Amino acid sequence: MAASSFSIFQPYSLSVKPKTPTPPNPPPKCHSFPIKASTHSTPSPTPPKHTVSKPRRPADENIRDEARRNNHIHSHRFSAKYVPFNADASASTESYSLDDIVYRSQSGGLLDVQHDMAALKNYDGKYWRDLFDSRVGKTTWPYGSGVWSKKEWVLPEIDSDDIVSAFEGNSNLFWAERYGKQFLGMNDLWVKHCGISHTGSFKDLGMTVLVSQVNRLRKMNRPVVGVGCASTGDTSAALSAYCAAAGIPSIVFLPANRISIAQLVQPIANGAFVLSLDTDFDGCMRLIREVTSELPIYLANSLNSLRLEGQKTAAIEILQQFDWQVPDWVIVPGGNLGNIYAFYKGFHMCKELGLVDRIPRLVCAQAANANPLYLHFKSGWKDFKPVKANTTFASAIQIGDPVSIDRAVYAIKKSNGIVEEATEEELMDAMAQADSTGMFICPHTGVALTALIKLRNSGVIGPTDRTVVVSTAHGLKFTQSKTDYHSKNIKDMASRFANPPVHVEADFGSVMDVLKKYLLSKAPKH
Ligand SMILES: Cc1ncc(COP(=O)(O)O)c(C=O)c1O
Ligand SMILES: N[C@@H](CCOP(=O)(O)O)C(=O)O
Repeated sequence: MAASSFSIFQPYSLSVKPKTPTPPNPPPKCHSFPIKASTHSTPSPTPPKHTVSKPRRPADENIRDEARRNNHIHSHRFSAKYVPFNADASASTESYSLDDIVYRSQSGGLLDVQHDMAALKNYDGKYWRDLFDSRVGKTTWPYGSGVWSKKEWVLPEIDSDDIVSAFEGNSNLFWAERYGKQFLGMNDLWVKHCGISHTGSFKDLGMTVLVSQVNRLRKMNRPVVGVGCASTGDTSAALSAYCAAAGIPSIVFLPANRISIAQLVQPIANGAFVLSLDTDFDGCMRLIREVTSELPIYLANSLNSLRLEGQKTAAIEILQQFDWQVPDWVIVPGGNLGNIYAFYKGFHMCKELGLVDRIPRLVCAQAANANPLYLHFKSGWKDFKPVKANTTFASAIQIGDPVSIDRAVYAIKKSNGIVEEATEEELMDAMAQADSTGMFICPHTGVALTALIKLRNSGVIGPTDRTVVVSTAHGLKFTQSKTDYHSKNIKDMASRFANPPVHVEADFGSVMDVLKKYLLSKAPKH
């Protein structure tokens, strides 16, 4: 059906009228945790009580009911609004409520969620560290989520009752002991497993925020009939799962034959309306932007800056997992380039609010077959040119015209960062080597590991530098590429670390022969 003939919905117009921001709410009379209600001086709050157990909720009450019952103690002391990304604050008065449906500034630029930092600064770094630490691993709604445990920094004004969460986040920060020592001579190498998550990628972190806000907008009778995205497979999986949990229709635009079967089946299983389009991701992205400006479909891609508010919590979580010590490097695979900025923003907020005293250097890693940011970086940040993205095993980052290019450039510059690239052979070899040390990573993480290998070999990253590689999706979504690699089925690739199964006759003698040979090859050499 052509968009113009679509008439069953109410007229749908995007709000682009600048508004004066709502002033922050006054401090509350009572709190869910003990703090001094002063907006003028830094309070010295008593840390949240870790040891006092709360009474068990009544048997007929669930955790959402319990949060509702306690709602009166969760006052809205903090606020946030959309502002043009990287605008000169003294020159721009443009801003929007987060309840507006708006994705771009008046000039057509990106937006950013700006928090009332003055209100947040009323509490010192120790206060925030203690508060966030006190919520880890709990089931209290919604703080059991690694995203919503930082609610004041994410969507401060949303009612906990409107939140749609799968208790995402709190993902494993894995000490890559053997990989680091054996392949890189490093003893402080870590992998942040953001893909060990509800739908198997870091997208859950942003999607819980976006779908929660949509849930709120629908309760406010705002014109949002469904939520849509273009996707290389992970955004669509997260969107469809969170929408399904909330009973909200989801629509996903996928580039036909360019995503893994596991990723394709996720939105299908979750009941999304799936359009398979004969174009690449960039073509899908152009279409969803056009469609969402005509129809009451809310845009769920990271062009929508709400998503990045959730994704930034992975950075805060890394600091928290290191007891608020700052790593030297964080390496993030980049495609549409929202996530690298989200990491920067999370780290930067922690510094600005006094939780840490510096931020790590960021590395954005791209597939050489889809490397517009890398080329831009190598040109010394001369004119940015989108590229035609070629096929890559890192299919979720096969993106040539990233919507968040300006955000990524900002993040790299502000963090004294670096952009690296990985060829197909490099990323597949890195993935296979990492898997051989007990991981089971996705090809995008292979891209990030390749960047690390290159920076170690050139001496930019030192052997004792504390380094975090962000693993963005679960390896189980990409079993076909692993199977092809280990079967040595990939044209023009040596598959040096392939470990194919050995076919053996099913008799004792044959099995013994093969095993003896294997054990001899593995026996320690004296
Ligand atoms: C698994 C995976 N890794 C990395 C990325 C890159 O993230 P971003 O688009 O925010 O750069 C994506 C999506 O683009 C992804 O799905
Ligand atoms: N890898 C992404 C591409 C779209 O990125 P987004 O963060 O802008 O939604 C995907 O999985 O679709």
